Amino acid sequence: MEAPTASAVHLSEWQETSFAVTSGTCPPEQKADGYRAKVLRIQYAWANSEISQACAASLFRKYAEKYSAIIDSGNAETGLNNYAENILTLAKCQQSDSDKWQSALTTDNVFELECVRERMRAGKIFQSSQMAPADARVRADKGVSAPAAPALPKLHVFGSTGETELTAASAKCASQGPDLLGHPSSSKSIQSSLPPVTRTSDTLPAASASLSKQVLPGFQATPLFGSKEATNSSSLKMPGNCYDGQNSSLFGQSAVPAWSANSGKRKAFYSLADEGSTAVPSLAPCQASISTETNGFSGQRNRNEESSGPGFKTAKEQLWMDQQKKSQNQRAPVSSYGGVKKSLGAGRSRGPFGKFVPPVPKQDGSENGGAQCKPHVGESTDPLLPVDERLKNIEPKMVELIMHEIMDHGPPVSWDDIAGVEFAKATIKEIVVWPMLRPDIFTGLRGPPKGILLFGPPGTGKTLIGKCIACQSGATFFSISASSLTSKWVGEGEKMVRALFAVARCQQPAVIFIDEIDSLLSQRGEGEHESSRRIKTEFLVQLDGATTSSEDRILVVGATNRPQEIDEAARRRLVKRLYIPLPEGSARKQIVTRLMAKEHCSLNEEEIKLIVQKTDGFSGADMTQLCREASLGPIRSLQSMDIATITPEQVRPISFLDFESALRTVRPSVSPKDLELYETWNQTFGCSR
Ligand SMILES: Nc1ncnc2c1ncn2[C@@H]1O[C@H](COP(=O)(O)OP(=O)(O)OP(=O)(O)O)[C@@H](O)[C@H]1O
Ligand SMILES: [Mg+2]
Repeated sequence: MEAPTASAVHLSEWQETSFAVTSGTCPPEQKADGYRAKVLRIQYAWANSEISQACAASLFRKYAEKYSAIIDSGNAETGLNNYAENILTLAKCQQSDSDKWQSALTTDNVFELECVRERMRAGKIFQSSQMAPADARVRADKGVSAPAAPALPKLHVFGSTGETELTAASAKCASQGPDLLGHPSSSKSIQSSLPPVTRTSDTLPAASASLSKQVLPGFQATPLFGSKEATNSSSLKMPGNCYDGQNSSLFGQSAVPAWSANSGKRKAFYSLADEGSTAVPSLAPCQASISTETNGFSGQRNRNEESSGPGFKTAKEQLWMDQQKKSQNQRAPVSSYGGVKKSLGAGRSRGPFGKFVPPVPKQDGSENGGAQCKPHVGESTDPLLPVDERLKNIEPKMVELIMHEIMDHGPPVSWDDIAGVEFAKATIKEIVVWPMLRPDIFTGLRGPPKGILLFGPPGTGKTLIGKCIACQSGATFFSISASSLTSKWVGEGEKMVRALFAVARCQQPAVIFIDEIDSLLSQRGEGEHESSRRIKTEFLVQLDGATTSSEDRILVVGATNRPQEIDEAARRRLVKRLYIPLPEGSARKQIVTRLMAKEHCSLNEEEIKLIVQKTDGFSGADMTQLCREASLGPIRSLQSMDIATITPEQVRPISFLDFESALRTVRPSVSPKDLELYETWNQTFGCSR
């Protein structure tokens, strides 16, 4: 039996594809596949001179439009574009790499270039029978463009990165292509945001490469691929003359011999996707662009699966693959930690001092004769860190992050700033400050505990105590909010914990303060998320190491207002569990006195006493809020007219009346029932006398 000819095979394939795309039962991906196959067929036929240029262009447009309609459609039943958001997000990441690139081409300078003029003159001579463009423009930001004109001469542009050749008709594509496609927005956005088609020179057929060299000297050397330029260039040459039917191909008729031109067409067909946006005939860039748009047809596929793609990769599959790749690369410092700064320090803190402020120089001494604040180690130790043996398995970026974001740089807090809680303060001084100061005395059995838990109702000063320890202990202080570890660092949390302890070991003596420790060390349960379980396990391991090692001078201080939720294993390791209760009368008085001392206030001793009486059950944070509210009283009593003109001295002092009215709006935030829970837990597990 006689073997069927190539064209017979293609004809039957064409019929099959036609059946697929016209049948009502085909899923959209199969239809897209079918249209794409048709586009390839057209190119093949054109490359083999089986159909005319005009015919190819017209057919191409028809099927490219249908193809785009499926790819771009957001309808889940008929289209594939329900992933646009993700794709665009991915693409943005890709694009950022090329942000640094700046084109040397500007409207002003490019036509001044002698080489440009020379080429334009050459173009005019070369196509003397045709009209030269009156107004060709070069845009630095969008590549090169020119107004639409029939059969315009070639324009060679020499940028700083090399020589680029394009036809004016191609330039027309840049400005008109999306319109011609009939899908301007989607086509344009996807095209500009998707990662450009990559190409390696060894994948190019030799003839094609040489042909490209002939026609486009220097073009191959331009760093177009993998950068914004490539995308721009791709858009620049994309649809253009494949639609107008008047091919003014880059492969000018006289510039390339006949055999070469034909082979050029074929090469363009075979390597169109790989060629991307470079020297390919008119249809090829269109295809390259489609490859780019769909992101589901890699250049490799185009070469290997010219006969439509039985293994059509849906956008979702492609996205999934990309994400897998990305997650593999996630450990790369730049993507993981280099770009966006993530703050881990006490992110959920409440109250006016809830957030650590950016680095400020700390006090040299302390009011209570406590330890001198250790000078901040950021600058001094940064260069030393990478050489430390203990950090050799830790990613440098993580170390840097810990040094700069977790290590405390907050304003100084003294023991006097914390009202009441005398027992807790005394205990902390005993187990934190003194041993840090005199490690030679606190040895053996006197060795300090390595884990402390501060627990109590919200707003009682636990975080404040943490900050005070930071300043007074003289230790390197790391402050981290557990919730940020579990929420922000999903997947990286346990590495972060490991890095944190490793850095702390290098920075001894060190205090690691973990606010909201309950969210990190809550009871392990069935429905627990895998990542938080891993963080917890890692944390317990590290805590064990830090708390059992006699050499390490690392103290872990946890703070929580939900002590009952803490895992028993963690509880055991946090040996000193200190109850931070609601402030007593004397403490409330201290808070009011300290805060009012800074204000213009007319309160006398009696009135303060009354305020203290009326605020039974208020937490420290509630007291602060009450004072804030009262301090607004004098302003509220002003007429709105006065506020624009009155001087600060003319504002009347804060009076007892202001407190009385503030007490009508500020209520205690801790209920007696909650208090009972804390009391019970304290009696069971607490260390208070
Ligand atoms: N004992 C206190 N002395 C002085 N001010 C206090 C005291 N307790 C609380 N405050 C005030 O309340 C604010 C909030 O306190 P802090 O953040 O330390 O509470 P917390 O116990 O950590 O609360 P939470 O359990 O909700 O995290 C402090 O910034 C401070 O202004
Ligand atoms: Mg707190």
